[in-house]
Amino acid sequence: MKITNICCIGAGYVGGPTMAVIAEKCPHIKVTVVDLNEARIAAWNDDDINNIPIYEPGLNEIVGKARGKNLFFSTNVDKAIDEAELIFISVNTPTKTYGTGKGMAADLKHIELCARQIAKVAKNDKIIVEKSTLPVRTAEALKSILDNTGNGVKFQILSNPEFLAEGTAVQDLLSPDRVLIGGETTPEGQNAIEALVDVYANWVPRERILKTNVWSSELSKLTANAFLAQRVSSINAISELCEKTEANVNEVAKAIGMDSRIGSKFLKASVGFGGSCFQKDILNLVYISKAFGLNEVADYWEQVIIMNDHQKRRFSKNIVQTLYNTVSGKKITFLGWAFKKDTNDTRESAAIYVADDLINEQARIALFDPKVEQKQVLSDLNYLDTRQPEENANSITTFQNPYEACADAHAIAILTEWDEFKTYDWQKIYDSMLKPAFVFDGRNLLDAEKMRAIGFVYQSIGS
Ligand SMILES: NC(=O)C1=CN([C@@H]2O[C@H](COP(=O)(O)OP(=O)(O)OC[C@H]3O[C@@H](n4cnc5c(N)ncnc54)[C@H](O)[C@@H]3O)[C@@H](O)[C@H]2O)C=CC1
Ligand SMILES: O=C(O)[C@H]1O[C@H](OP(=O)(O)OP(=O)(O)OC[C@H]2O[C@@H](n3ccc(=O)[nH]c3=O)[C@H](O)[C@@H]2O)[C@H](O)[C@@H](O)[C@@H]1O
Repeated sequence: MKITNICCIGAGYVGGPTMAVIAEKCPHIKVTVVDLNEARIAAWNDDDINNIPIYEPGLNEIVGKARGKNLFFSTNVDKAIDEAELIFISVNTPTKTYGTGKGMAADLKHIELCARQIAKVAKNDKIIVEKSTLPVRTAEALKSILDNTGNGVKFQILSNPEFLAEGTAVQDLLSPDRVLIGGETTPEGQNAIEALVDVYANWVPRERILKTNVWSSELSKLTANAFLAQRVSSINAISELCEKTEANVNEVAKAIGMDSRIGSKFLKASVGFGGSCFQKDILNLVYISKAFGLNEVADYWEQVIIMNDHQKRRFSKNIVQTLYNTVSGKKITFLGWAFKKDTNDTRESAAIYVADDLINEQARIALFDPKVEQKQVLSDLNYLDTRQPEENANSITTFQNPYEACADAHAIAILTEWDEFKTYDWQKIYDSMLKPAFVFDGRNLLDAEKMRAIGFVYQSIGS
């Protein structure tokens, strides 16, 4: 089967960039990305390509090239479903906030709604692709919904998890380490897999396209994120030990990373990992393990989250302790709010939790992030529901200029590793601050020696 028409439900951080790259690399395929969120679709269609809703290096060029030719963004979900031979489901699957599994399990309500919508609209056979990250065996539930419509339409369900990282999404999509496709072992399942392989093979070498059964594919996605997050928690655990022993975590990371069995990537100690997925996917893994009675397995993975929470909390605690045990009324400047550099995504960013702790201690927070605005910052804080929204609004102020944000501050906390922070005139910043001028570098971004030579009391993670 040759695919000529693709629909993607969900125009978010995954759906948008993924479909833009498919459209660019497959000019013979019409790709329509649909979403219920009208404002988001309007932003994807904005005449000014710089206003698309997601900031990713290189994304606006790719969208700009394909949009209106074979890449379309629309709120007409039914029409796009009806026309497509292959439908990606790329909707959000957050941690449940209610009922059984609250705070642990993945909330699959959006997934189920998509399945029901497809079942209602489809008039001919279709391939349904799980692009969202899902608990292992979700395809079973999807199949049950889709196969019980009684309209004779046949569906094949594939799992094709996405491994892109934000900030490098375009590069990751153009040159993925691997593309994973899981499907049924029946001839129909294998045909569906081959149809999707043929789409990716337009730019991904075939030897990097991995075919498995559905369950392996679903579970591999959760496992990959768990392993990645575990490395960060592991090095962060060691960072605390370094601080007690005069070892330096950067040196330790380098020393162990040169062992080819360990490898050098993902060993950067930090204020804690953030992002919409690591925590959610590990909690999901823990929940599934517990559901199967595998308590030791669950406890093992839960420790990754416990360590990460500890790392965020001890960062804020250290700021308070170092500032003579009180930050009440003190101006503390945050550089960075996004959960990592080169993205405007702030979901689960460590900065949110550090700010929450410091506001509890009555600090006044000034913030500069090159891509995040006050509205988003307040929405992140209000989501925690720690205090009244007005109190959050009175406690944190976003600046457009980093130097203004830092002037008269007691301390600066670096929460995101934006490259531009390294290029600032730190002498000028030092001169404008109250003394002693403290810098808490949650990303080990700056040169400790240079900072101390200027006069800063400079503290980083793990040294
Ligand atoms: N953000 C990331 O870097 C990665 C995310 N993932 C996974 O991909 C999935 C999507 O993540 P994001 O793109 O970050 O989420 P997102 O929240 O940015 O986008 C999801 C979109 O789906 C839309 N939506 C929800 N229900 C809908 C429905 N019934 N009909 C039409 N549209 C609907 C929402 O309005 C939203 O715009 C999640 O399962 C996530 O775990 C996987 C790899 C990377
Ligand atoms: O499923 C997902 O959503 C994605 O989750 C992560 O991607 P992402 O969260 O976008 O970004 P990462 O580069 O993994 O960083 C996650 C967090 O860990 C932190 N981190 C990362 C690496 C490191 O060495 N140290 C460290 O503190 C980052 O600052 C960030 O807060 C995975 O890397 C992707 O493969 C996956 O597709």
